[in-house]
Parts: sequence; structure tokens; C-alpha cells
Amino acid sequence: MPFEFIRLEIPDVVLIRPVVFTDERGFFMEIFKRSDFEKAGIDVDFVQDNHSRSKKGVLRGLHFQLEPYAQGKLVRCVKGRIFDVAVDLRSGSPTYGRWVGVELSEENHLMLWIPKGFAHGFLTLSEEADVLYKVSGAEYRPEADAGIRWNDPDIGIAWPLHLVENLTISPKDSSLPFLKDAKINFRYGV
Ligand SMILES: Cc1cn([C@H]2C[C@H](O)[C@@H](COP(=O)(O)OP(=O)(O)O[C@H]3O[C@H](C)C(=O)[C@H](O)[C@H]3O)O2)c(=O)[nH]c1=O
Repeated sequence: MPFEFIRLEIPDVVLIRPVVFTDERGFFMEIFKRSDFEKAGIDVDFVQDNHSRSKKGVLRGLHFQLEPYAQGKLVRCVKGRIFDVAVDLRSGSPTYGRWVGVELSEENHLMLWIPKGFAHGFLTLSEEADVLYKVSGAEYRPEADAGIRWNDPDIGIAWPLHLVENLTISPKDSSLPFLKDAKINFRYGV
């Protein structure tokens, strides 16, 4: 099996370690294989691939698309280093409002599977970071684009801010609502 699937404190968010085949030329690894993911309980088809590049200190998030255009994301950092975060927004979930964070990097090759019903965001820790992520569920729908504030005290994400000199956050992200004020329509178990 070319993947190791590691369950985190929020079981539906899965850290995935691909097998890296290294030789004198460099390396090869599989990023996604439907049958292996399905065996691990991640039954998903992807509809869109995204690529963003960020400078050190850029924080993007916390974003999601509202139902019926919710998205799952398979996130990896192919250049540099990010602290990647998922927040459980599914009403009725035993881990509602809780977050998990992992370092994804060019070096560790780790990927994070974030299912529908979660907000996603990351902090850029290296001078530059390229983040590629596959999206399941719905394609981009600006009218369904939504988010919650990165520093919501009720969520309490421990962003490693000590690792960056300055924060860069878009005006849009800076004005996202706190969770208690946000209109969210995700339901656990659906
Ligand atoms: C997400 C998206 C954006 N765009 C356009 C809309 C804007 O003109 C431009 C930048 O969009 P935005 O500022 O929303 O980009 P990010 O801040 O990186 O947003 C993403 O950041 C967090 C971390 C996510 O998980 C989401 O995938 C996504 O919300 O790209 C598109 O054309 N298609 C898309 O799928």
C-alpha cells in the first residue's frame, strides 16, 4: 500500500504519508489512488485541482464553501513549509469547533485530507510555499464561498506565529465572522 493513513484527534481529518521511491535520479510517489483511499475509508472523486503560492507569514483562511457546494480537500505543500489547519464546522459533531493542525512541507511529503464540513487555512512558514490541493464535491462557486476568522478565540488555534516575523492576511480574511456569528449549514453524519 503506497500510503500510510494516520487518524488525528478529529478522526475524519486524515494525515497521509505517501511512500516515496527515491533513487539516484530523485524520487517518485503516488499522490492519490482511488482504491487505496477507498480502503482507508476516504471514498472520493476529485473535481478540481488548485495551486497557491504564498510568501512567509501569509495566512490564508479559514475558508469553506457552503452546502450544497461543500468541498473536501487533499492538501500538500510541494515547495517550502506551511502549518495547515482544519476546523470541524459540522453541527452535531462531537468535535464541533475543534481544530487540528499539522506541518506540511516539501521535505516531509505529508498530505492532509480535509472532508466536507470543515474550514481550511494555513500559515506560510518558509520564504515561499507552493500549496497544491485536490478538491472533491463541488467546483469553485464564489456565491458559496465563506469563512470564519483565523483567530477566533472560541476555536483557539495555536498558530506558530513565533515562526514568522509578520502576518499577511487579505482584507477579506481579516473581516471574516467569528464562528458564533457565522451562518454555516454543515451537518454531521450527512
Ligand atoms: C478558491 C478559488 C479562488 N479563485 C479565485 C478567486 C480570487 O479572484 C482568487 C483568489 O481567491 P482567494 O483569495 O479566495 O484565494 P485563497 O485565499 O487562497 O482561498 C483558498 O484558501 C483556502 C486555504 C482554501 O482552502 C480554499 O481553497 C480557498 O478559499 O482566485 C478561483 O478562481 N477558484 C477557486 O477555486
